Amino acid sequence: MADVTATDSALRRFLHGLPGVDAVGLQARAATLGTRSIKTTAKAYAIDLAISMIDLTTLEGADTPGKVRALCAKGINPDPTDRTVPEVAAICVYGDMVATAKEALRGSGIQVAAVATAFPSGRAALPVKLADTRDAVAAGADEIDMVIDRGAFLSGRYLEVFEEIRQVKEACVRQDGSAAHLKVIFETGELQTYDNVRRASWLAMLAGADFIKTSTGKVSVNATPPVTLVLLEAVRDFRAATGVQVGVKPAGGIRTSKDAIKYLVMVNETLGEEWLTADWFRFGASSLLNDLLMQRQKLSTGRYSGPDYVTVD
Ligand SMILES: O=C[C@H](O)COP(=O)(O)O
Repeated sequence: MADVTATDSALRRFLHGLPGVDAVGLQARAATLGTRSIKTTAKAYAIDLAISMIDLTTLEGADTPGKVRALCAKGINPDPTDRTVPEVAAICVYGDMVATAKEALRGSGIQVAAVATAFPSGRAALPVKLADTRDAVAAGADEIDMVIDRGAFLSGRYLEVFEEIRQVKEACVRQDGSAAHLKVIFETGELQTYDNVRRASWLAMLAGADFIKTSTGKVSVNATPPVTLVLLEAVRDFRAATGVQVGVKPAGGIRTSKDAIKYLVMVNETLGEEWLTADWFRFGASSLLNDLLMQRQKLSTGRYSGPDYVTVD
């Protein structure tokens, strides 16, 4: 693929030359995939897979080290009565909680993800965003979840957004040369059109995103199946064009096992098994784990447990 990022106008030409999204067709496809019936063994498999793909998240101003430690314990051992439940993929926190989470997760395979770049608004000068990223990486973050500047994107200042992502990616590099994985959040609820979501996906991937992510969970419209389908199709087409595989993370408002399984069906049908692992697909969610645990219990015992079975967040 020619270097479409050489100038502002080349990048704009490329992004506006992407095929337009047929909104009606997209919504119909997402709805059809959502009606697939997944039962018994397949459901048990899907529930455990979904648990293993969760970025278990706490992003509150009132977060404390104690709350983060409790969340880490839950991520390592989601159901203390059943050691067969898998651990989650990551614990997602604000940058100042990274060291606490890192310490609490020592010995587990769980990653620490830190939101950065003036999350959730993304409104800060670039040097501040880079410092935010470097701080989280220095504290031990394995993954950085950055938000793009939606103001710049919606104004058509694509090269500025590209450059911001590229520099944040550089800031993810550790002293030993290894790098934290970069997830780029679009805040799709603010991007107005599916065409914009497709353009943002390509822009982020061209700039080096390891993952593309729908939402911060902090605005009224978060992940939806159609928007996630746009991201899934974008990573499929990007790999076909470049050979580079990028992961996808819907986030915000995903609370039920039923919804999580719908997303897994979409991944399977759009991208196939290669993306059906925590390396390439994540759920950003604060309370989904509780529902998955309840459904898991129901499948194995035939009944729901009492209200004290899951911890209430
Ligand atoms: O990235 C994750 C979101 O912030 C969590 O959103 P949620 O509380 O709606 O699950």
